[in-house]
Amino acid sequence: MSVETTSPTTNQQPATTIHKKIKSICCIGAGYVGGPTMSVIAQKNPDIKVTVVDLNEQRIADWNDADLSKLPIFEPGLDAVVEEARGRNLFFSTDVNQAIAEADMIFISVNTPTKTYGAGKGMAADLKYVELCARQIAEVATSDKIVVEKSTLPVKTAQAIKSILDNTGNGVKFQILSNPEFLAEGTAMTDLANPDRVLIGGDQTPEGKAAIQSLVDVYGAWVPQAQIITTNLWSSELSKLVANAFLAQRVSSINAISELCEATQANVEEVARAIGMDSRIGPKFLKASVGFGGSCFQKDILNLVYISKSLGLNEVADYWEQVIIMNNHQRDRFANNIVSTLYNTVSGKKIAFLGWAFKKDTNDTRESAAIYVADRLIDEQAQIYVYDPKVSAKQMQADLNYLSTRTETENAKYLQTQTDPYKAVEGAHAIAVLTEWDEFKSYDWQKIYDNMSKPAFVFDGRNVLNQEALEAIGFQVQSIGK
Ligand SMILES: NC(=O)C1=CN([C@@H]2O[C@H](COP(=O)(O)OP(=O)(O)OC[C@H]3O[C@@H](n4cnc5c(N)ncnc54)[C@H](O)[C@@H]3O)[C@@H](O)[C@H]2O)C=CC1
Ligand SMILES: O=C(O)[C@H]1O[C@H](OP(=O)(O)OP(=O)(O)OC[C@H]2O[C@@H](n3ccc(=O)[nH]c3=O)[C@H](O)[C@@H]2O)[C@H](O)[C@@H](O)[C@@H]1O
Repeated sequence: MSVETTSPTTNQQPATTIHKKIKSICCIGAGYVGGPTMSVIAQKNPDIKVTVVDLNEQRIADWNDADLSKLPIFEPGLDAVVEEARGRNLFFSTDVNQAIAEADMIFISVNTPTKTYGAGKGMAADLKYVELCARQIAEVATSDKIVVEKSTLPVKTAQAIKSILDNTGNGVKFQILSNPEFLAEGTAMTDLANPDRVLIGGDQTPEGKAAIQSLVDVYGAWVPQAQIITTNLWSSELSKLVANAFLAQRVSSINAISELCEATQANVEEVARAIGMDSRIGPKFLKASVGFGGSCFQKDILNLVYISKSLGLNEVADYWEQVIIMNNHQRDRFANNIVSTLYNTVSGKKIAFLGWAFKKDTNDTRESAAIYVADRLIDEQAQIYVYDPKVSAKQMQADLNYLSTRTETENAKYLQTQTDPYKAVEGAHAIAVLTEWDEFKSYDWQKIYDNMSKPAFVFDGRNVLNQEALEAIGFQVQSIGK
């Protein structure tokens, strides 16, 4: 492994820092983060060999599929980057041990879901997959490694990883870095190409700073130095949870105001515009909706709440927990409004869902509001017909079954999937928009109206449709916060 001396960066690394030039990277976890992130690192660093590994054989086979439309993740622009780098310096493999052995830098990008058992059940992050990675690295490594936490982790996790790695007794030296990922799904490729910032935390020792600098160089291939922030490990780990908590808090804040708007004839879009033009508040992330979904907002806030409670910081915990409470309320409120508007019964009625993904331009459905709204309406014996341009029928059933509210057979009876949106809405008593897919705006709404039961209701959970135009056709439209 070569050792080079580089000049200082804007991150105030001492000029004498001696750090490794990275030649081989391994990323454990070929999911929504590992796949796109490593594809971009490989694209921008053709001289670094990047191997993404996963235990899931099907996932790896899909990443290697010659047909790029079969990649396991749908992200606009991902196929082009994979096509450019795959086979050149980007590889997908199930041989975790070999990739670990070869690499001088190892990213851990495995899932960190909310615990479903034991202490912290329903709140704390389940770190078993991360720990397994650390143990595997400890077992396999025969040369010094920089281990990078890419997964979102509770503050202080690096201490546990360090303890596992430092107790192997085989003399291999490890440096642990925290490099949380801030990409959002649906825009992952542009977020990765032009990140607001890259955050790297590490030990503030000479060895720690050298490891930080090695990773700064990897990102430095395309990210301006001023946007690469370096901190200590704990600030970096905590910043990731805090960033998600602040973002989710904005959505819950505007959603709380949407209910107030509905009660007062104010319009939440006008309010969002009015407050967003205050440069201290800013215009982004103020879109009222049926509630936030996605794999991370809820999980990361629950984790923050759990950490705060564990430290005896009950007021801090309660403050952040309210963001989740508000989000659950927004979803329930949307479903309950459908029931009450449809004359207090949806039993046997056909409700068409436009959208199932948790946001547009992704096939990810984790924690999507659609799942919870469907579950609530099925409790009332509604027949749900879903159209989503990117989500499979199998995935929708799996999402509903995951809630364990009723048997799989019963769920299948109440939830149907349609691959043609016009079929999904045919004969429906109501349409509910659950995802803001652009194509919904350009449908032939007159044709849809003509084929629905009357009165024809539309519940726009994303405020994407032209309410006035729909009302002119004859629809009875309810939007969020209007
Ligand atoms: N999805 C997102 O947009 C973002 C996620 N994150 C964080 O990144 C982490 C990963 O998230 P996703 O990529 O969405 O998860 P994911 O579930 O899509 O991917 C994780 C992958 O890790 C694999 N895996 C688990 N244990 C393994 C092991 N021991 N060896 C090899 N492979 C293993 C799984 O098979 C799975 O394919 C989480 O901590 C998440 O909070 C951070 C920013 C954005
Ligand atoms: O850690 C993570 O997983 C990621 O979580 C979010 O990204 P993501 O969940 O992919 O998507 P967002 O754009 O943040 O949307 C989250 C949810 O909030 C909803 N939302 C967002 C913005 C808004 O104004 N209103 C609103 O309802 C979206 O529809 C979606 O359901 C963060 O934006 C990323 O920075 C972070 O890396």
